[in-house]
This record gives sequence, structure tokens and C-alpha cells, in this order.
Amino acid sequence: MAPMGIRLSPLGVAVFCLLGLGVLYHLYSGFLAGRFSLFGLGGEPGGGAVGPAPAVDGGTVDLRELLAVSVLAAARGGEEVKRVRESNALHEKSKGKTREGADEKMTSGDVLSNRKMFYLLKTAFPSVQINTEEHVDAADQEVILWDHNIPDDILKEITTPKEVPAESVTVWIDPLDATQEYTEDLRKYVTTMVCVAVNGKPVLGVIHKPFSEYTAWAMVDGGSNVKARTSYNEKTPRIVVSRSHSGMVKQVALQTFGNQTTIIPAGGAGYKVLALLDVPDKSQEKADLYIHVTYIKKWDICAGNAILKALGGHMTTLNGEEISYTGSDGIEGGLLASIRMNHQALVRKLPDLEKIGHN
Ligand SMILES: Nc1ncnc2c1ncn2[C@@H]1O[C@H](COP(=O)(O)O)[C@@H](OP(=O)(O)O)[C@H]1O
Ligand SMILES: [Mg+2]
Repeated sequence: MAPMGIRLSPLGVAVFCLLGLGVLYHLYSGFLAGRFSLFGLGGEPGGGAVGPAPAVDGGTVDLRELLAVSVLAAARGGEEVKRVRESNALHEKSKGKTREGADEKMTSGDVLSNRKMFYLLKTAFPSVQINTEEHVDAADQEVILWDHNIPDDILKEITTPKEVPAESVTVWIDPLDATQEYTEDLRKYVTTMVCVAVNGKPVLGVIHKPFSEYTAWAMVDGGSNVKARTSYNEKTPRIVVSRSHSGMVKQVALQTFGNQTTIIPAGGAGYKVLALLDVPDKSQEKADLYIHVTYIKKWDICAGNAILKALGGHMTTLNGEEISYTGSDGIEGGLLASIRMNHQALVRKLPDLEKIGHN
């Protein structure tokens, strides 16, 4: 007999305890999974932000919704980039050196943009893998809610939802592309970018220019708000190349296409992809090809790769290999980006990257 005259059946007590344990287990395992995916996805200090895959319980995600959030994230990140630049409080630091010995710079613009972009995407899509250029401080979490609005221009182009398994998705964030040029106040080169890869293939790309408030987006087999130009010069192309991580790119370009070829040095991988397209922004230069010969990271190139692919163009290594946007965060084989050209013929013309150093 229990106190106060209530009789407890031993079977009832056992069932109650089992139920209680079940509830506790459920809550605790969910909590742990959430903690691990958040910490894992935030990345390592100073880049290299590839964490373990999230728990495989994510169900599906709608790529059209993911595009809407990516466009919003790029714009929100861009607001931070602009605000920091205009306040002149960049707090510039060096994260280390590139393999070629250039300073890898980081500013408050990179960090604050990264925080906004990461938490907006992470809050809307908790179960997807997100790789970002900058470290996300787990002690400085922010919940940024998405209002579930899909902009009209996206709804017009992409008329139905496109569901894919959450575990097939990898999101790549570049919170501030052309950091070097940002520190030099060369604003036109600066972009914020989001890319979505499905099973390693680039599918969604967003490139946003914060200082001219221009955004290009595209989904492979979906639609886009940007298009290719009508003509390109394949014989003596204008070639856009890096101005701060150039390596031997000028020699390679002139050797391949002759001395009549125009070389356009520019900052930012996002800017250089936009140079190949029909972009209304007045500050945007135009080129026929984009070539890069040094090591580069996947968050720098994934969005441009997705947009080019969606519009029928190509971005590959200099050997013509497709780039997989899972696993390691860098690529070794250089880059060739083209649209409305015979990409494989261009690959055959280019010298072997291995031999470039010996020329
Ligand atoms: N050799 C290299 N090693 C590391 N990062 C490189 C690199 N070459 C280019 N990048 C990165 O790729 C982006 C475009 O480079 P570039 O402007 O020289 O064409 C820049 O990204 P961030 O500005 O996001 O760091 C730059 O840091
Ligand atoms: Mg970048």
C-alpha cells in the first residue's frame, strides 16, 4: 500500500518507468545529434571547414526552398560585408599563407557575413551538411528564422518543388570572395556566394554583389535569372585571371592563345564567372574565358560552377575533369571555365599543369 491510500500496481509502475526511459532516450539522442551536426558543420578555425556528415535522419529537402534561402543568405551576408567596409572597421588579420606564400586574409566582413549566412541556412535546413570558408563560433550561435517566402522570380522559373534526400546535399558558403581586394577597397570584385551540390554535383549557385546589389542565381535543370551572352571569341579570347593568386596563368594563356589575347586581371572567383555572362551591372568587365592555375578552394568555385552548368557552360580542371563538391575542400588541377565554346577543344589546347612550372 502506497502512502495516502493509493495502490500502485507493479505492472503499471514498470510500464510507466519504461515509457519515461523511452522519452528520455529520444530527447537525449536528438539533442546529441543536433550538437554534433552543428559543431561538425561549423568547420575548423582558419578554413578547412569539412566536418562529419550529419545524422542520416534528415528526410528530404526541397531545392527550390534551398535556393530561396541561399539567395536570402547571400544578400544578408552582403549587408554585413557592406556595413563593415563602409564603417572602415575591417580588423584585418592573416589566417596564414597560401601554398605560394600569399597572405590569406580575413576581416570582420568575412566573419560577420559567415555568421549570418551559416545560421540562416542552418536554422532553415538543420539536417544538411554545410561547409563554410570561415570558422563558426559555436559559443556565438544565432537563430535566424526564414519566413518561408519564395521570391516571385524563383517561382516563375521553377514551378514545382524539387525534393532530394537531405543526406545527398552539401552546401558551400563563401561569405566574402575577393577578401584581398576588399582590403584594398576594390569593391566591384567582392561577392558573397552559396552553392548546393547533390551527390557532389553542383546544382544550385548564387553569386551576390553587395556593393551593386546584383544577384545571379541558377539551378541545373531548373531555371535562372541570368543568361549567357550571345557571342564569345574562341580564337583570341579575352581571358579573365586572378590578380592576387595568378601563378603562371599569364604565360599559360599567351602560350596557348597567342600574344593577341587580352588578359584581364581581376579579383574573386565569383566576379570572374560573372565576367563570362550577360550581367547588367555596370562595374562588371566581360571576358570569354576564365583560367586559374594555382590551388583553389571549393567554396570559391562551386557557385560559379553550378551557374555555368545550369546555363550550358563548363567549369573543369585544366585537364577537363569535373570537380566533385564533397570531401576535401580544395582542388589541385587548376580551372578552366567557358560557356558557348567547345570546352574539350580548349582543354586539348592547354598545356599540362605539371609542365607549367618548368616552362
Ligand atoms: N593559391 C590559392 N590558395 C588558396 N586560395 C586561393 C588560391 N588562389 C585563389 N584562392 C582563393 O580563391 C578566391 C579567388 O581568388 P582570386 O581573386 O585570386 O582569383 C579567393 O578567395 P577569398 O577571397 O574568398 O579568400 C582566393 O583567396
Ligand atoms: Mg572566396
